[in-house]
Amino acid sequence: MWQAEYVRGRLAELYPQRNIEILGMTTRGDQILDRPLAAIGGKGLFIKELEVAMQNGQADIAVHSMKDLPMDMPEGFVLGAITSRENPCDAFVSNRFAGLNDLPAKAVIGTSSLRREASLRARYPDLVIRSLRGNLDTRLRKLDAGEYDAIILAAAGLIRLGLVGRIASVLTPEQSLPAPGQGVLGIEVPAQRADLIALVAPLNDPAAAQCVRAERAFSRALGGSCQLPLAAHAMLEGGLLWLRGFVALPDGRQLLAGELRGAPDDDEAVGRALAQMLRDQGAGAILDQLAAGQ
Ligand SMILES: NCc1[nH]cc(CCC(=O)O)c1CC(=O)O
Repeated sequence: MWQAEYVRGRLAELYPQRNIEILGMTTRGDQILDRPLAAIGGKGLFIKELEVAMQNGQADIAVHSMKDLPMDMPEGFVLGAITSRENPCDAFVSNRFAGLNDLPAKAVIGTSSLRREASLRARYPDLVIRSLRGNLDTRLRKLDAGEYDAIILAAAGLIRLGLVGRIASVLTPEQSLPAPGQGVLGIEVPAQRADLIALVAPLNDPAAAQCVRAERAFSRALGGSCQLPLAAHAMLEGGLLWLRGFVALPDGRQLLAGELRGAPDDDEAVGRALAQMLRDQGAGAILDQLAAGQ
């Protein structure tokens, strides 16, 4: 709802004469909270219901976290705009500890993200990882109830909801490499609606869009989905696009990471090239093991 309200506000500034309404919806991804996303599976867990609303004419556009969008947009819909990026990093949230490096062995960490789990297990093998789902309030309540010593959340969600005070420390990309698209919103529009595509175009942030395209191309080239422990994070630095990524097994015993710099205009090619680099280093064996385990 924050994300929809933010986009509504930006559009209202651009088009003060228009009446822009929010149609609040929940999706399967919001409703099924007792299982990890990877176990519910399926593409478009957070977007299908919104696309049906657009097809039925109940809604004109849909606002998503780019992180929740499947790597290939469904037939008939396009991303009209990719917004500027909020802090893309993961946040360490704890009432007792300042950061990952301060945790004692056997400390209990809450996360249901395969990416966070793999990266924690690879770098901090003494921690205990327990499942944690639900919206932000639910997750924070479970932390406060003492079920976990610390939890890992996207910094962006906490910042947007005015909960920045709950962040004990922002994790560096070395400690927890973010998910493709983390911290960025995508505006989905029916492909036929040239009028709406033109309307939302000013909300596109070209630099953020290049970074997210590189991250998503990397993920797409490795068959990325919420079942695959995969991270990708790009930034523009010194006129170049710098992309870092990894694929891993959830137990963290294999984690293959790499990085590549390229021209920002070659965003998707940089993403594909980094994926190929990891394949050359044996990522295929990780992907095969994951496929065999399902
Ligand atoms: N999968 C849930 C999800 N999708 C986007 C965000 C955070 C906001 C963002 O990344 O833009 C979150 C919550 C989290 O990971 O803590």
